[in-house]
Amino acid sequence: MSASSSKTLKRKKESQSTDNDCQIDIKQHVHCQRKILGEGDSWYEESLFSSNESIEILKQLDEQIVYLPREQFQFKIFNTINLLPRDKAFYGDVYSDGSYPLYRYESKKDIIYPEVKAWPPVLKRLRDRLFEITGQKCNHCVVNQYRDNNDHIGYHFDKTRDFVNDSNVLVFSFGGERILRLKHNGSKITEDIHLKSGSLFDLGWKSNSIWKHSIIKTKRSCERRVSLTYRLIKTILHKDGTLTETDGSDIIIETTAHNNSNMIEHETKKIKVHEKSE
Ligand SMILES: O=C(O)CCC(=O)C(=O)O
Ligand SMILES: [Fe+2]
Repeated sequence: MSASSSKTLKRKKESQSTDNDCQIDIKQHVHCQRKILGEGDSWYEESLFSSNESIEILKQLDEQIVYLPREQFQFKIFNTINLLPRDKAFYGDVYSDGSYPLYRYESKKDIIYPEVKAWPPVLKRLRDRLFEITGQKCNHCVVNQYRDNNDHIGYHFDKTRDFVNDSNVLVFSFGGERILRLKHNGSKITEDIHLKSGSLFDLGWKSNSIWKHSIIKTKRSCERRVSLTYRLIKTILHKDGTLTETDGSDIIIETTAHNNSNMIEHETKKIKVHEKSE
């Protein structure tokens, strides 16, 4: 081998090893973007979507989401009737026989929960995107709209009786920034997460059993925020009122080869996902 060709080979090897280092760096970078929270099974990723994408998603949400009247969720405190301090809507997998996943978010019995409506396109696309990001299939989404700084959700654990065991709660945020506060139920230590538009918060099963969470009221005025809380619900409510259980294996996810920027319009390919562990 001539000196010059051996030099070429050496350069190639150097450039290859740089590429590999670079890949490792990218991976570490991706990992670093996630802030680990709670019991270590929860995390926050700030910019899953660019600001332009987030504006477009918010626009689509405004066109496609129908919120239920706040009067529908009245509750009494010391004989005063209060309205829910946020707007709410429920969407998910509605089967051809009209059955749908039922999430009983209250501990009280004998509550009639609002009907779950079939996915509007923007929520379905984000649900499929979540599967690509986290590997969790979700069949249910609660949309919460916080119109201003007074709108909020008090401290609570998400009720898990209808969750597929060990599944996580996945929350996208769009619009104005709000603080999600985690509070350890024993020590009362708190962790604040400044939820940016286009971010994702993943609440793990263990964290949800030990840390309460709240979108706190704030004195400072802020822009309207819309959050999308996706869950994997095992309880299916049938038209005749009976309940059955799913392990999530019948959920159909549409995946697509894409990057973030073509999230709004893309080709889709239908696949059937059989087992959660796959
Ligand atoms: O809006 C949020 O980020 C949280 C909503 C929430 O905690 C819930 O719906 O249970
Ligand atoms: Fe919650």
